[in-house]
Amino acid sequence: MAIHNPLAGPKTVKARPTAELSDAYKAGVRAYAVDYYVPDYIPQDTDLLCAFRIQPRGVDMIEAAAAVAAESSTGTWTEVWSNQLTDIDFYKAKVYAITGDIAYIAYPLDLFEENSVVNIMSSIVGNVFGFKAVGALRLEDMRIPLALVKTFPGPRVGIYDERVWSNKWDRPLIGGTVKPKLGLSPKAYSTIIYECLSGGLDTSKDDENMNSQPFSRWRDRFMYAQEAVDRAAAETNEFKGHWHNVTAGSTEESLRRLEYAYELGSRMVMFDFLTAGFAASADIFKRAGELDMIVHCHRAMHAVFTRQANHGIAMRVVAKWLRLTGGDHLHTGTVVGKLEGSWNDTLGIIDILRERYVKANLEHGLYFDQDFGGLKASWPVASGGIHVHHVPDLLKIYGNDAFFLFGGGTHGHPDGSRAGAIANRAAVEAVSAGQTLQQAARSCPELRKSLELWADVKFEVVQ
Ligand SMILES: O=C(O)[C@H](O)COP(=O)(O)O
Ligand SMILES: [Mg+2]
Repeated sequence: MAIHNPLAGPKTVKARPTAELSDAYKAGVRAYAVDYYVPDYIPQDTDLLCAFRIQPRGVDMIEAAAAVAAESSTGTWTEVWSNQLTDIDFYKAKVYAITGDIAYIAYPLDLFEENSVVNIMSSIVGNVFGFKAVGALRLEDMRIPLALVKTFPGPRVGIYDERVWSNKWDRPLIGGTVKPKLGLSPKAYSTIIYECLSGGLDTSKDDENMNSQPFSRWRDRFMYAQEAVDRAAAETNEFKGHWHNVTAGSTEESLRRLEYAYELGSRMVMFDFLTAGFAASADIFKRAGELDMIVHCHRAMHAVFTRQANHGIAMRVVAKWLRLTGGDHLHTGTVVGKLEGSWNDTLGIIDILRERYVKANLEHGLYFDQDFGGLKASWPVASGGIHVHHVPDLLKIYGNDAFFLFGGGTHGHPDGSRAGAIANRAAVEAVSAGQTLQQAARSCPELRKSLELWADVKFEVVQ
C-alpha cells in the first residue's frame, strides 16, 4: 500500500466532478476490512491516532476494527458511487495494527477542523459506539498530532502563573467545597467560606450542582462569597479565592456570570465543562483568559462514560481534550478517596495535564507519546472524600503541583470549618516538608482531632 503524499494534493483523476460511473465502481456491500484494514500502513507524524478496545459482535476483530475506522471517517455500510469524486484512500482512517483486543487506527489530519474538540468528538466518538458490530467499545487513548495541538490555545493561566499570583510554592494548594452543597442562603454560605479560608485553606469552591437555585441565586451568592474571600485575604495577608461556579443553562448566561465575578474583583471561576459541553467551555476559557481569570473545571458526568473498563472513553482522553481547550484545573479523582480511579491510571492523567511531552507508558494507560507543543500545564485536582490521613498518599501520587480539595474533610471537623482548615493546612505543610502527620499533630490540636475522628475511614472496596 503506497502512502499518499498529502502535499501532492488530491489525485485529480479521482476528484473529477462527474456523475459518470467509473469502471472501478462495484455497487453492493462488502467487508469493511477490504478498505479500512491496512496493516502495512505506517502512521505519519501528522495523523491522529486512536487506541480502541473492541469487543467484536458477530464479526471478527479485524472486521469490527475496520467498521469503527470506516464509520468514524469516510465510510458507510455500502459502497457508494460518489467515492470516485474524492481521494478516499487518502481521507479514510486506517486500522494499522491490532494487539489483543486493542485496535490502532490512524486518521489523516485533514479530517479535523482546527481548534475544535467538538469536531474530534463528533468524528471519533460519534456513531461508532452504537454500532451493532461491536458489543462494547472503549477509546483508551488518542494521540493528537502536534500540527493539530498547535491550533489549540491551552490553559491561559495554568500552573506556573497561578503559583506566581498566589506566591505559594512549596506545597500543593488546598481548598474545599462548601458543604452542605445545596440549601444554604448566600449569607450563611459566605460564613462557611470565611471560616475555612481564614483557618488556612487557600480557596473554597461551589459544588458542581450549585448554579442558581431559588435558595441561592448566583448574584447574591457571588457577592457575599467574594466579600468573605476579601475579608479572609486581608486578615491572613495571603492570596485567597473562591471558585464561583458560573455554569448555567446557556453559554451566554455563563458568560454573564463570569463577567460579574470579574467585576467583584474575583480572578477565579469554576465550570462544569462536561455537562455544559466543549463548545461552551471554549467560550468560557477564552473570555476568562482575556480577563486574566482562572477556570477550575469540575468533571461532573464523566463517570457515565469513563468508568466501565470495556466501554466508553477513558478519562485520560477527556483530560487531553480539556488541556487543549484551555481548562486551568481539572478534577482527576484521588485514588484514595470516595471516587473510583486506580493509582496507575491517575498517574497517567496527571502526566497528561502537567507534562510538556508525555511518553507512552502502558502501565499508566498511555498508549502513545503525546507532545503538547508548549501549551501551559493544567492543575490536577484531587477531590472526593479526602481527609488528613490521605495526605501522605496524595503527595506520593500528585507531588507538589496539585490542588487537594477537602469538603467533608474540612467542615466535618468536631470544632467546625475553621479548625478543619487549620488541620488540613498543617497536614499538607508538614508532609510536604518531609514530616509525618504525627509529628505535625504534636503542635496542632486541630490536626490531632481530625486524625482521631477519621482514623478508620478508608474507601476500600471489599469485593
Ligand atoms: O465536587 C467535589 O469535588 C466534592 O463535592 C468534594 O466533596 P468532599 O470533599 O466532601 O467529598
Ligand atoms: Mg461535588
